[in-house]
Amino acid sequence: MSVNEITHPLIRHKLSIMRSADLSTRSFRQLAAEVGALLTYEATKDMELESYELEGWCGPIQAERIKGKKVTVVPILRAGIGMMDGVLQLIPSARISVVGLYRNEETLEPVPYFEKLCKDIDQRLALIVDPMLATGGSMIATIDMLKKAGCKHIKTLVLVAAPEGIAKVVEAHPDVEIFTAAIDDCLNEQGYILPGLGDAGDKIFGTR
Ligand SMILES: O=P(O)(O)OC[C@H]1O[C@H](OP(=O)(O)OP(=O)(O)O)[C@H](O)[C@@H]1O
Ligand SMILES: O=c1cc[nH]c(=O)[nH]1
Ligand SMILES: [Mg+2]
Repeated sequence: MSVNEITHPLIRHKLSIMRSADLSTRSFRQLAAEVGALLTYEATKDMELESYELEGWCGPIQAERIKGKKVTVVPILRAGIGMMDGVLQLIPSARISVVGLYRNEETLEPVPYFEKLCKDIDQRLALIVDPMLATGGSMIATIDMLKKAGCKHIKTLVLVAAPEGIAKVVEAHPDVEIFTAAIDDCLNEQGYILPGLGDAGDKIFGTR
């Protein structure tokens, strides 16, 4: 299944608070990171393990560790930064690959302005983080970028997704798994998700 709506009670509770119109920047930012961590927990549950021998308190034991080159977190600027700390709480050694894109307010097309990917991205699982998957344009452009750089294993973590955007991403990149805290109703005429969160970038950076 490439689309996963994670309906854990903690996520539902936290995301509901985030929908409140008068929430402070500080609380919104903290909750974005917390839900980011919970989505990371879900999205990494199929990671492969390998066993190795460890010197325990009572002698050698068989222990386990994550196999292979591991993870790069890919925040989409700006708003993706708000979820990044949550991912890093669970995977502190992850490399960070930053992609900068903004949505043209009239055309709703993504405009790329920054790309700095980690070196060995072809050997890593990429976890793209962005609070909002609206028309899907920004996510598709980011996945295109990562694949062009050789990335083969990509998952996306979003707080809220619109059905229209999900359909576009699945059509363009059926191999990419989407993890979202909520699939909302639709987009409005300005391309904002309803009921959604409003402008997530402005809320995280306090630029409302
Ligand atoms: O699915 P889409 O229609 O492409 O829209 C979603 C994008 O829009 C928002 O970013 P925005 O362009 O507002 O930039 P910001 O994060 O710098 O505020 C959001 O964080 C996504 O990146
Ligand atoms: O609802 C939306 C859509 C795009 N970007 C946002 O920040 N919110
Ligand atoms: Mg914004």
